[in-house]
This record gives sequence, C-alpha cells and structure tokens, in this order.
Amino acid sequence: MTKLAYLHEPGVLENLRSRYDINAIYTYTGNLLIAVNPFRKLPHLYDSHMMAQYKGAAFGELSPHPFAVADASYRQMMNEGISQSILVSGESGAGKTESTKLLMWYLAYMGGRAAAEGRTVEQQVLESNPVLEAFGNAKTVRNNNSSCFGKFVEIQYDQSGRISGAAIRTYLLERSCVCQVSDPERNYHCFYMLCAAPPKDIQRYKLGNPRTFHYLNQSNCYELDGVDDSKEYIATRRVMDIVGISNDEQDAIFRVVAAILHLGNIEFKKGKGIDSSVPKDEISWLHLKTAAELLKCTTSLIWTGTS
Ligand SMILES: Nc1ncnc2c1ncn2[C@@H]1O[C@H](COP(=O)(O)OP(=O)(O)OP(=O)(O)O)[C@@H](O)[C@H]1O
Repeated sequence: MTKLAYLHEPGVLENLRSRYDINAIYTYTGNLLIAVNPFRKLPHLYDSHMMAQYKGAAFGELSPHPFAVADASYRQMMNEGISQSILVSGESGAGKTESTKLLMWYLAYMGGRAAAEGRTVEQQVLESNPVLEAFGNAKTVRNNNSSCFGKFVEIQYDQSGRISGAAIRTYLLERSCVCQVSDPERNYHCFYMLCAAPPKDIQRYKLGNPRTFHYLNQSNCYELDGVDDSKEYIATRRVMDIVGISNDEQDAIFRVVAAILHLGNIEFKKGKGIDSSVPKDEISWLHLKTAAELLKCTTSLIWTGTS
C-alpha cells in the first residue's frame, strides 16, 4: 500500500479490490495487515505447507499473511525477550474471529511440542475457540457466527519458546441479547444446541422444542445453514472435556443455560401488595419451579466445590 503513487482513499480501495479479485485478500500497509473477508474457503492459504514457508521468513519477503504477523511477533519475543501483542480489529463480520484463529494456529505451531511430549496445552488453546463460540456467539444480520463479546487471549511461552500455558479473558458479553432477539437473528448458539441434545439430556434439563421458549421464538430463525445443532452439542461437550471442564461443571453450566430459557417463559400478573407481581398462571409457575430446580442443583454444586 505504501508503494502507491497516491495514497488516498480511492487509491487504497482500488488497490484492495484489484488484489481481492486475484484472491490476494491480505495487503500490508507498513507492518499493519489488512484482511478483506473472502466469504469463501481458501484452504490453500492456510495449510501446514504455508506455515512452514512463513517460519523464519523476513517480514515482507512473502505475500502478506496473518502467519507472517504471528511469525514476526514470535521472533521478536524470542529475540528481545519481551511480550508482544497483536491487535485484531474491524467491524462486525470483517473476519476478526477467523484471523485470530489463524494467528493462534500459527503461534501454537511455533510453540508446539513433539507429539511424544504430549500436546495438551496447545490443544487446549486451540480447542477453547469452539467453547467460547458456543456460549458467546450468535447469528446476527451481518454474520451467522457473530462474537457478542470481546476476548483477550494470552499464550505463554517458556525460555525455549515452547508453549507453557494460556489464559483467555472475555469481557463485554452482550447479555441484553439473551432476552431480546429480532428476526432474522438467532440467540446464542448454546440454547439451540441444548434443545437439540440427546433425549437423556433433554429430560435432565427439562427442555424441548426451541419454538416453545420465549427467548428463542421472538425470531423465526431456529436453524443455521450447514450447522447441525445436535452434532454441535456433542462436539462442544467433547471440547469442554479437552479444555479441562469437569463433568460436574459442565452439568452446572448447562443447568444455568436451561434455567435461563425457563425463566424467559414466566409471565407475571399484578399481585395483592403494592408494586408486587406473581406468576400469571399454572404454566408460568411450572417454569418458575423448573428454573428453581435447575438452579438449586447448580448452587449446591458450587457449595460442595468450595467448602
Ligand atoms: N479468512 C477467511 N476465509 C474464509 N472465510 C472467512 C475468512 N474470514 C472470515 N470469513 C467468513 O466470514 C464470517 C465472519 O467472520 P468472523 O466471524 O471472523 O467476523 P468477525 O469480525 O469476528 O465478526 P463479529 O464482530 O460479528 O464477531 C466467518 O464465519 C467466515 O464464514
């Protein structure tokens, strides 16, 4: 970009477009990387052969790529011994989540251990994404898998450059989206996954058709193209195992998710006292009791865990 004769907005946009037309979705502006979302799979750009190519290559020597950014930060960390940060920003649907995953893949590849040494930390780092997406992503008008939260991912390395640990901090989860969804958006993925769980779990969490829950039936969108919620539920459970969430904790988490759906179905009417209200009818009472049962179990679990 910096080599353009005229560095103004039309020139920048034209440059991005002409590169995009030849599938060159990445462009450098100095050492900043601009990514234009291709909205289609370009697997040849991200295979292990590509990772090997970028390993140790000087920044700017190869085509612009997130692997090059990750490689430069890894090498700077190793050479100077100080922590590095990569900031990924852009509007909704721009490709931040996908770009972050590519950066994490590369950083895990660089700091990975030999297979014989066990790969749990990197595996946990990479596998944390599906768990975060299950509970923090939803379909919006602009993006079928929109992250409704911010995250700070920290990957820690030892002196020799191997991954020694990781931490993910999430913030700003849009809680208001739980109660209000407008067509054609969808609520957080976890609700639909849980409604599509195997029968024994449906029974355990006292759920059923998503169309019967107020927090889900405000919109007519229940399914996503190419996504099978029942498979996603099984996959999320498996990944929760991998990242070290115990069965009891998983159960507590899904009890809360189910209780939220039941709480959403409680309607109120005016009570006898001033400013008081009571559940409107038998059905509302039933949902209140169910939510209480689900949450009571969760609470007692937390108590046993901390005593
Ligand atoms: N590099 C890429 N290659 C192929 N598809 C991509 C790429 N980047 C993004 N996409 C597609 O665009 C969709 C939206 O991207 P992504 O979820 O990363 O956006 P985002 O910036 O994180 O959005 P939000 O702020 O809403 O969470 C993805 O689900 C994917 O289908």
